[in-house]
Amino acid sequence: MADPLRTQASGGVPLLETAGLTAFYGDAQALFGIDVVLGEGERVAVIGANGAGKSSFMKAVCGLVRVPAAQVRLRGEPIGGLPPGAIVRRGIAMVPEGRRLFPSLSVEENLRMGACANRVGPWHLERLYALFPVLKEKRRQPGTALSGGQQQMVAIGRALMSNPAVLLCDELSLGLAPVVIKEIYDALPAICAEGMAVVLVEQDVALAQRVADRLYCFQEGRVTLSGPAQALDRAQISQAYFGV
Ligand SMILES: Nc1ncnc2c1ncn2[C@@H]1O[C@H](COP(=O)(O)OP(=O)(O)OP(=O)(O)O)[C@@H](O)[C@H]1O
Repeated sequence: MADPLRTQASGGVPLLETAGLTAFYGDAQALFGIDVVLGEGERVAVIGANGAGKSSFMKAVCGLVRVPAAQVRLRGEPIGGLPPGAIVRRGIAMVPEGRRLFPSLSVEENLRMGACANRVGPWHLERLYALFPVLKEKRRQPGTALSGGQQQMVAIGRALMSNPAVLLCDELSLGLAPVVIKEIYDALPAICAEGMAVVLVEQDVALAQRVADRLYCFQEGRVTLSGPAQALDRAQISQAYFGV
C-alpha cells in the first residue's frame, strides 16, 4: 500500500525524515537508531519518560547535537550536523525546553531575533501580536519579566518569525498552569493554518493524543511505538512508555 507520508510530499520524499538517527554526548549514547517521518502539514508528538531521548532527538534535528549528515533529511537533502543557524535558514525552527529567551532583550527584540533567518512567509510581528495580543502590550518589557505562559508565547513567536516549514516544540507545557497550557495549545490550529508541520515533545500523553496526528513513543533512546494518535490505546502506550 502507498505510504501517504511519502506520496503527499513532492517526488515521494517526506518533508522531514530521520533514518537510523544516533546521538552521543561524549562516549554516552542517547539515541540508538531513531526512524521518524514527518509529512507536509503533519503534527507529530514524541512522548516518553524522563531520559528517553526526546530532547536529544529535537536537538539532533535542529543542529544542537551533531549527528551524521544522512541521518536527518529535509525534503530529501541531508542536513544532519549542519550548524543550528544553517538549519533554521533551511526551514526548521525550535521552541526549546525552558523557553531560553534572551534575558537582556525586550519581548519585541526577542521576537525580531527569529527573523534573522531571512525566510519569506506568513509570519511577521503584527500577525504574532494578533495571535498573542498580550505580547503587543508587553513588547517593550524584558522577555524574562513576563509570566511563564507569556514567555512561552514569546519563544513560539520567535520561532515562527523564521517562517519555518517545520516547528519543533520541546515541552511547551512544562511548568505552566492547565489554563495557560490550554491557551497555548488552542493557538496551534492558527499556527499551522498555512500547512507548517510540527513536532511536539509532550509529557501529557492525553494532550499529545488530542493535538497530534501521529505519536512516537521513545524509551531509552529507541522508538518503541508509533502510529495514529487516536488509534493507540492506553495499554499499548504504557507498555511502550515504561516497558512493562
Ligand atoms: N548534555 C548532556 N550530557 C550528557 N548526557 C546527556 C546530556 N543531555 C542528555 N543526556 C542523556 O541523554 C539521555 C536522553 O536525555 P534527554 O534529555 O534527551 O531525554 P528526555 O526524554 O528529553 O528527558 P526529559 O523528559 O527529562 O527532558 C539521558 O540518559 C540523559 O542523561
